[in-house]
Amino acid sequence: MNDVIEPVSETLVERAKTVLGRRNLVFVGLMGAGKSAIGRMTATLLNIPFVDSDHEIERVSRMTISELFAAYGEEEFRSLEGRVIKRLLHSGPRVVSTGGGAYINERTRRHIKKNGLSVWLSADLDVLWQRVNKRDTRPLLKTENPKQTLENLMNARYPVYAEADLTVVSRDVKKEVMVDEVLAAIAAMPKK
Ligand SMILES: Nc1ncnc2c1ncn2[C@@H]1O[C@H](COP(=O)(O)OP(=O)(O)OP(=O)(O)O)[C@@H](O)[C@H]1O
Ligand SMILES: O=C(O)C1=C[C@@H](O)[C@@H](O)[C@H](O)C1
Ligand SMILES: [Mg+2]
Repeated sequence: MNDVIEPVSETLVERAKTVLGRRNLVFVGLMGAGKSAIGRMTATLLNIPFVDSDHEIERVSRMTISELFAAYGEEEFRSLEGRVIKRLLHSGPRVVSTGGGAYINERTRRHIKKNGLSVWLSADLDVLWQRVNKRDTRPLLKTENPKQTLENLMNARYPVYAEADLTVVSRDVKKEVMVDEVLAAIAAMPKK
């Protein structure tokens, strides 16, 4: 037998870094899932540059996401989002937290599949709702019944997010616990 024995000194972070190699780590999931918060903390631990695609879009366009939706509509926004994410992935490795709809767009999803290891932060409706109803910065939720809209988005999008390489269930535990679970999920993958 030629078993490979892991050195016991290898920490979770080191193991996750080894598995990730030079790949980008890409967080996907619905609004409020924690992509920005958990992505940033994970990047710090992995010592990899972090970028949030919504922030990057706002930086390059000098407009807010709401302004972009209002001025150009969702389709144009998706096209800009796709171009920004493609550029970020090609200039990595980075940890990229994507906007909630990015992975749903077929072209953007293709770029992510080709250039990154993706983690879907899945969450149930109540967790998401508790988090997103505090702010009104999300244009897609400016409807008569935003909770119902969020549920409709869940139903439409969850089968697509499920194509991500890894799924971690986001819930109301300490953010550190979530980061630990993300690292453990990466560390448990076969090295590429
Ligand atoms: N595990 C957690 N426990 C408690 N609060 C959390 C947790 N993860 C994230 N949050 C909080 O939930 C809110 C939404 O999180 P975040 O902005 O990271 O979501 P997002 O997935 O990036 O959403 P969007 O797609 O709208 O950008 C933030 O206020 C964040 O601090
Ligand atoms: O879920 C979505 O489609 C969106 C999520 C946000 O991150 C922003 O990218 C924008 O509000 C659209
Ligand atoms: Mg975010």
